[in-house]
Amino acid sequence: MSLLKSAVNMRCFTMDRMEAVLVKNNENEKTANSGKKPKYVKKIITETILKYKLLSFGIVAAVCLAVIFSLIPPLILGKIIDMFTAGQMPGLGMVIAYFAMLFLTGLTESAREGLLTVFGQKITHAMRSRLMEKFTSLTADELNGLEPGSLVSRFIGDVDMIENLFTSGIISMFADACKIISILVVIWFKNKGLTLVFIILLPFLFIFTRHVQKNMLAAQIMNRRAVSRASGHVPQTLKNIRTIHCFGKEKYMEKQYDEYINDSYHAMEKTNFYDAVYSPVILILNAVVVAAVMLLSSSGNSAVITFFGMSAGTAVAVMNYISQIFSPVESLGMEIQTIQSAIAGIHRINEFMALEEVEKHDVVQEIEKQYTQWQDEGKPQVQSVRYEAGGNKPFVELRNVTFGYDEDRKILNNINISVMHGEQVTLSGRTGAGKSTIFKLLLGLYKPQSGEVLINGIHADTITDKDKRKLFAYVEQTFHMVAGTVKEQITLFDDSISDEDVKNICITTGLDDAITSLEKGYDTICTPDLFSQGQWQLLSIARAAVAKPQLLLLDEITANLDTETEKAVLNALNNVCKDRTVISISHRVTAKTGRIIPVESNV
Ligand SMILES: Nc1ncnc2c1ncn2[C@@H]1O[C@H](COP(=O)(O)OP(=O)(O)OP(=O)(O)O)[C@@H](O)[C@H]1O
Repeated sequence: MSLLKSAVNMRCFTMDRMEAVLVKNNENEKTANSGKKPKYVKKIITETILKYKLLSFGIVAAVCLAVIFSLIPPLILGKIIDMFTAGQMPGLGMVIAYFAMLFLTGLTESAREGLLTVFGQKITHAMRSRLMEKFTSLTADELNGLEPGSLVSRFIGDVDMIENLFTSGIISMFADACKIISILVVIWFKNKGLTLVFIILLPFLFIFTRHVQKNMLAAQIMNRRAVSRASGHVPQTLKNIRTIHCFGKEKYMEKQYDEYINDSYHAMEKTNFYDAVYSPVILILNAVVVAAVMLLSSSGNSAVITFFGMSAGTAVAVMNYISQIFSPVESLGMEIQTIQSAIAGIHRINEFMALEEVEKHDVVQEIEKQYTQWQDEGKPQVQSVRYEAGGNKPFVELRNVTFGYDEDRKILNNINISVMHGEQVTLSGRTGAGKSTIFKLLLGLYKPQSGEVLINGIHADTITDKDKRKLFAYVEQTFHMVAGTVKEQITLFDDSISDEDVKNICITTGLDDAITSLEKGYDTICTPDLFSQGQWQLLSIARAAVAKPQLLLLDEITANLDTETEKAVLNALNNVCKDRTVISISHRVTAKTGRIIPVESNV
C-alpha cells in the first residue's frame, strides 16, 4: 500500500501547483483569523529547548564561560609583565593560573562546540519527526499536490539550514557579540582611548567585512553558474555535432565556450581578489591600531595620556585584546548570512506545516466495538457471515462518487457501490474503466470531487495510517520487495506482528515449507531470485493478511500466473479470505468471485 502511495506521490506536479497549495493554505482560516503568520518552527524549537533543558543550559554556560576565560589570560600576562618591569618575580601560582586559563578557554570552547553539535542534532531530529508526522496526516489532495523534489528539499535542505541557525548562527553570534562587548568593557578599564577608537572603528570594519563577504558570495555564485554552463556546453556540442558541422557553427560554439570560461575566470579572479585583500587589510588595521595606541600612550601630552596612558603589562594585554576583537567581527558577517538563509528555510517549513490536515478517525476500534455488540445481541458472527439484519449499514460504500485525476477528465461518474460486512465481491469492467481507481479511493489516496467513499461510515481518507494496516490490505499483481529478511517482507518492520503470526500466516498461505527449507529460514535476506513468481505472490498475500485486516483488496493477483501456480494462489486466497470482506478486481469471472459489480467507464 505504501508503495502504491509513493508511486502516486511520485507523479510530477509543477511548482505552480505547490505554490497554489501553499498560497491556499496561507489563507487558511486559522491564520486569517489570527492575522499572524504560523510559527510552527518556533514552537518545535521551544519544545526541544524545554525538553533538553540541561543541554540548553550547558550551551549557554559554555558560551559565557568561554568568553570569560578568554578575557583572563591577557590580564594575567599584563600583571606578570608589570611585575617584571617593577623588578619583581611573579609567583609560580600566577604562571600556572595563566596556563590554566588558556586551558579552560580551550576546554569551554570545545565543550560549546560539542554541545552545540548535539543540540543541532536534537533540533534536526525533532524537526524531521514533526515534518514526517505532518506528511502522514496531510489530506489526500495536499499529499498528491506535493512536488517530490520540493518535499525532499524541505526535509533535508531546510532542516539543515535550521540546524546551522543554531550551530553556526544565533549561538555563535551571541558568543561573538558577548566577546566583542566584554573586550570593550575590559579595555575601557585599561585604556579608555582605545575603547573610543574601537567604538568608532568597529562599525566601519563591520560594513567593510559585509561588503567583502557579499561580493565574494556573489562572485562564487557567478562562478558556479559559469562552470555549470561551460560543463553543459560540452555534451550539448557533442550531441549536436552533426548539426554544428552542417551549419558551420564551430566558431560560434567555440566562442560561446570561451565566454563561459571567461565568465568563470573573472568570477574566480574577483573571489581571489577579495580573499587576498581582506586578510592583509585586517592585519594592517590591527598593526595601525596597535601603533597608534602605543604612540599616543607615549606622546607625553597629559590630556592624551589620560585616555591612552598605560603600563607595559597593560600594553601587552591591550595588544592581545586588539588581535582578539577582529575575528568575532569577521564571524558576525558570516553568521548574519547563515541566519538569513535559515529564515528562508523557516518560512518554507512553516508553509509546509500550515498545509491542511485530515481529521483522522480511529475506525478499527469502532468496528471491533460494533462486532462485539452484534455478538452480544446474538446476531451471526459478522466476519464469517454477511450481516443482513434489517437496516444495517454497509461496510464499504461509494455514494454518488465522481472522480477524475484532473478536472476536465472524469474517470468515475456518479458511482454507487455498497459491500456488506463479510461479503466477497468482484469489480469487473474493461481496461481503463476505473477499477484500480476505486481501490485508490478506498485506500484514501485520493478524495472524490463529489460524493463519499466510506468504510464503516467513515471517510476513507480520514483513516489513520495505523488503522489502515489493521483495516485493509491491498494485494497487487506484482510483489514489491523491501530490503530485509523474508520475515520483514511480511511484517514490514511492524513490531506488533509476532514471529508466531508470521509463521501461522505462512502455513495458511502454503509458504512455510519453502521458507523453512532455506538455510536461514525466515531470517534469510531476500533477493529477487529467492522465490518463484507464484511464491512471491503467496508472500504478497501473507504480507496482506498477517495484520488480520477486515477488508482485503485484491487487484488482478493471478493475472501473470500459469494455471498450476494460479491454483496454489487461489487456494491460499480461499484460506485468508474466509472471514473477511473481500473486494477483488478480475477480468475472469468464476464461481468463487462472489457478487459481480460492473464498473463502467464514463470517459
Ligand atoms: N495517477 C493517474 N493519473 C492520471 N490518470 C490516471 C492515473 N491512474 C490511472 N489513470 C487513468 O485513469 C483511467 C482508469 O485507470 P484504472 O487503472 O483505474 O483502470 P482499470 O479499470 O483498473 O484498468 P485495468 O483493468 O487495465 O487495470 C485510465 O484511463 C488511466 O489512464
